[in-house]
Amino acid sequence: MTQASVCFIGAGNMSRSIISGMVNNGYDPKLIYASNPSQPKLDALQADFGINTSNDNLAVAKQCDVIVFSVKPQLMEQVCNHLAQLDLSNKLVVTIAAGIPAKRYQDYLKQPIKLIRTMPNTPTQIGYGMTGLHAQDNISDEHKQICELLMQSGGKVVWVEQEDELDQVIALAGSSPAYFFLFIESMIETGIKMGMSEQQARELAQQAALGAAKMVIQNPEQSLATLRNNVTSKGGTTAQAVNTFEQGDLRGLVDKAMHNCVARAKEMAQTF
Ligand SMILES: NC(=O)C1=CN([C@@H]2O[C@H](COP(=O)(O)OP(=O)(O)OC[C@H]3O[C@@H](n4cnc5c(N)ncnc54)[C@H](OP(=O)(O)O)[C@@H]3O)[C@@H](O)[C@H]2O)C=CC1
Ligand SMILES: O=C(O)[C@@H]1CCC=N1
Repeated sequence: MTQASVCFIGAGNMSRSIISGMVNNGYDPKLIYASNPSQPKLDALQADFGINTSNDNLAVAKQCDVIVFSVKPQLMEQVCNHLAQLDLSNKLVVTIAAGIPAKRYQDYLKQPIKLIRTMPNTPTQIGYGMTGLHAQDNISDEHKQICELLMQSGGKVVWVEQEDELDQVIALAGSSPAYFFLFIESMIETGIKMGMSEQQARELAQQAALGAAKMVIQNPEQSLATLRNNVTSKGGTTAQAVNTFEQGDLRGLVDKAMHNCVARAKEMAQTF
């Protein structure tokens, strides 16, 4: 499939993650543009990936087939309003912002648009991303394929039928790298308190996390409970640790955290 020209409006963490995935996967950097008000992130993107950069959202959006909105949700209205003067009828609009519903973009851009909402995550940067996608009814298969190509460069993609399922994607994949980072961070802190060097504690915890994630992926026929039980010798050390988590209601806490994550996405949908 021919590669489309793509501009990223906002050159922060997530744009960098997606651009990195695209370029590492063979996307022509000459077809990628990023626009940002401040210069350092643009310079780094240009140096690292050889893409085009600009401080002018309007100029890059005018030039490209695909516009990816990648600013914080609270800035979306202002950024879209500025681009409303462009004729977007032949362009695909993609957004990665949490919360903001598809219909709001049409209001902000003041014209009918072809929009795909996506919810990626930062591991996209290293090819292990997970992105949820939702297309409005007016999106062609070609546009779906174009968007899929962008997001697949950084990992896996899943299409959801209903737009509000993207909120669940946020709780399970968009935000969840932070949950795992917090867990590993806590383990490292305790490892240090127990007398390990930070480097040693990190190496032990990160390798255990990687091994555990790979075991989950490579054993789809085994339940998580089985994998857990295989580590947990009766009367042994793991049982003590796992019981501590269960008594502290880790599951309840995870449930509460994920529901709060979804609730915030819904609140953002009302706010921005
Ligand atoms: N981080 C994540 O894990 C994920 C984030 N998202 C979504 O991605 C979006 C971006 O998040 P993230 O990358 O983390 O945020 P960042 O703050 O890292 O990036 C946002 C970028 O937008 C730039 N910006 C500010 N004003 C403008 C403007 N007027 N025109 C163009 N660019 C502008 C900022 O520039 P400057 O710093 O110079 O002000 C910054 O570089 C959000 O909507 C978020 O919901 C989705 C999935 C995962
Ligand atoms: O925290 C946020 O709002 C964004 C969306 C998912 C990950 N980061």
